[in-house]
Amino acid sequence: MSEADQLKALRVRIDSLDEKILELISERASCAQEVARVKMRSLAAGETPVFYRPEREAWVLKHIMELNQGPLDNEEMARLFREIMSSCLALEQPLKIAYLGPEGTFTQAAALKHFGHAVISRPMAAIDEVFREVAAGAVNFGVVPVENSTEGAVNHTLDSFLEHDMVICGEVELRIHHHLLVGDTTKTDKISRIYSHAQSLAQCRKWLDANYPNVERVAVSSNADAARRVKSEWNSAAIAGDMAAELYGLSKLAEKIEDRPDNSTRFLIIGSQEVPPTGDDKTSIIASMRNKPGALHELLVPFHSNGIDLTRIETRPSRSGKWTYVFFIDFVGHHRDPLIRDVLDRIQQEAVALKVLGSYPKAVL
Ligand SMILES: O=C(O)C(=O)C[C@]1(C(=O)O)C=C[C@@H](O)C=C1
Repeated sequence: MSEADQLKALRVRIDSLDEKILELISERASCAQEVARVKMRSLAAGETPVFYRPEREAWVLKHIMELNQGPLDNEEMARLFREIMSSCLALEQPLKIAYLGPEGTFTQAAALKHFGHAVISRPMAAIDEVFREVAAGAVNFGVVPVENSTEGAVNHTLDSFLEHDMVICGEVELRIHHHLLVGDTTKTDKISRIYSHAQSLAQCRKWLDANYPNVERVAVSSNADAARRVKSEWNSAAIAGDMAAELYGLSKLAEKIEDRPDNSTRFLIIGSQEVPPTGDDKTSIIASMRNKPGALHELLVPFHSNGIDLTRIETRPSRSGKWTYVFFIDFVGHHRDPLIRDVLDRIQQEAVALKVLGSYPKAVL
């Protein structure tokens, strides 16, 4: 068979497969609509329906990854199903998501990775504004960065949890690749200023020291803001990611310039919805202890004696007294698990205050 004939035959097969996929996706979408009707019908008086079910979504994605036999890899396949589910949910209820903006930030990329593209996403100017927008009920969920593998905690986010009553409903992890971006009019041999967010400048410190040691580094409110500035300045460059490069039509003078190749940021999904256990969950708590020797030890012992895996511990000034601290702790398990309930009860007896911020499925994608 000639190459043209082979291609023709393969494309006929692809067309027929696409028709089947179309039919199946439409059938799935109709099922989701029916799910919405069932949820509406079974409401008690005064109850609002819960359309978004993170625990179910985590299960669906994991199930797909378990079944997948290639040639597409698990992540790619789950990403496709992520988008199908996002569109199905939008038929039930289009979710409104606030994120740390402006458009083109890594937080927006994290929001889309977690919820898919069929959501209404609203950029906010500051982390605290994301919290306030969620608290006011103007959006269903918010997305905020909480820690970076190179630079550590995002303190604005931790401090916002002390001020707002918020439930953590999920987490997303994003590999962060930074590029040195320039515009069409940039004179690349005359760059005298590099804009980026302070965290991104820090994540590329060694690369900048080696390649642009004498160029001024200017910290701005976000990488997207950095990219926007560069558009109109012939002597400056920005450090930002792919989304910002695309949004502002910038090109990459150097790619993947982060000092650590595994540079990742973890984001949290905040809202008001409690998420039931999936069997593979994490819990986040804030505990404040009496200001006495051994307080941290007392806080950690119940975890150790019950073999509970701590994934993170962070300390912040408590704001209620000088030299008093609160501990942000993440661990494996759900606060409804009997073992975890036991640990929390023991901590409660020793702590001045204990707040469970939420239990949520471990990031799948
Ligand atoms: O199972 C549900 O509760 C659904 O609403 C269906 C569905 C899906 O498309 O699979 C859609 C949205 C939810 O977040 C979870 C799953």
